[in-house]
Amino acid sequence: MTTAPASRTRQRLRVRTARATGEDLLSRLPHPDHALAWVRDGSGLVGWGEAARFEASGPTRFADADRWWRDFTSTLDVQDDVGQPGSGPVAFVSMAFADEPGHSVLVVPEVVLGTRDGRSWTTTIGQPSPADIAPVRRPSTVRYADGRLSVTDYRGAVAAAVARMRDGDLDKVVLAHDLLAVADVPIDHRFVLEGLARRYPDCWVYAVDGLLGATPELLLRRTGELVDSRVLAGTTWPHDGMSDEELEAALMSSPKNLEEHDYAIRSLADTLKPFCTTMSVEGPSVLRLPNVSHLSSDVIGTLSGSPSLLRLGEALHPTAAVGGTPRADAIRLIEELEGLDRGRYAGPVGWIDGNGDGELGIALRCAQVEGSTARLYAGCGIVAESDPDSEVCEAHAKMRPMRDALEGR
Ligand SMILES: C=C(O[C@H]1C=CC=C(C(=O)O)[C@@H]1O)C(=O)O
Repeated sequence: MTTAPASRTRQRLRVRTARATGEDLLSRLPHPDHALAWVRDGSGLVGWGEAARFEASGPTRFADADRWWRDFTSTLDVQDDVGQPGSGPVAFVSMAFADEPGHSVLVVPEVVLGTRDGRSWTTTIGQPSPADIAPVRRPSTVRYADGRLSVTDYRGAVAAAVARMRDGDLDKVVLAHDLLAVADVPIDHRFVLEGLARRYPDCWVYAVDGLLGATPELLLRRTGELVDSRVLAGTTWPHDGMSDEELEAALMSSPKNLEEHDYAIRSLADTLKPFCTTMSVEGPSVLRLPNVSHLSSDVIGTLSGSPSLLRLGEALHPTAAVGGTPRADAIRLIEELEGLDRGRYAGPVGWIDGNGDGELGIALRCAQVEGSTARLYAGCGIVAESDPDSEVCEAHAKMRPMRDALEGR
């Protein structure tokens, strides 16, 4: 089902992009909530205000969003003095993981600030009023409670999935659970985003419609005819007094983790290949983050036609980094064993511009924030050799970025 776009989307809007002086993007967000962001190591986009919005759900959500964005951008009066990916009209995108339930959203801000390759710009869409920057607020306390799937039930779900895989029902499934965090004051999105950006410069820090996070995984970036992706699957985390080097050597030689990674790479590369004239895969190598290390591969391709990023995202989602193998069987098992509404966790998140270019990450290491409450999500790839206790520890390690950011650590 698709909901109607906001009434202002039918009006002819002025879009003006001009060069600007480079400044720290996240520190320019004026409001504590409704932040829009896609920033990695100081580069990217932030936005605020809402010039237009589109919501969709169901199996046609990507196609509906793509159509709406084409229609919307075709009506605009655009003057773009920068002419880079991300200048001109931009929508921040966050798609639901599942066909049902869940809603997907595209938000077109009134103001966008961008920085790329050392160049910065400002885009206005419509006629935004000037906004003063409100002081950033930090919570004094954050308390935690079980989410819809407690840690104990998560462990049970993983054990049940392992049994199914040992019976040969499927090869891999990614199971997640949630955790509720409650702060003593309404959560300031900027406080969380700044904490994530400071500690995770190798990740894409994002915010769309209250979904905040720092993902290390890029589903797909489209820049003209070039596409690239960073596929992650197979994880280790600091434990047992082992050094980072020992842990990473063990990860690179672990048949269980290499198998998990192989399913994820194959799901991405096999689906992307028909859209490309050339495609190469490099990896795996180890991506080291402060909380976990992942097996990581890069896929680079040249498109044969001009499919938009959203239509490519539709084909690729969900990869076996968040779904499983075979995909349809894994989705059914996720519904059966998780019993969790993932919302937009593990769905594509990022931005698109008026040329169909943009970046879509996978919404990992995130929380859905509403007022003083945040629902954190983390999941793990499960194969027949998985150990439920280890997967519980891994999910815990994956929640650390959001916990630390909420608590200001
Ligand atoms: C599903 C998540 O991570 C995925 C991405 C990287 C490594 C993963 C793993 O090793 O299980 C997961 O496939 C998550 O962080 O919630």
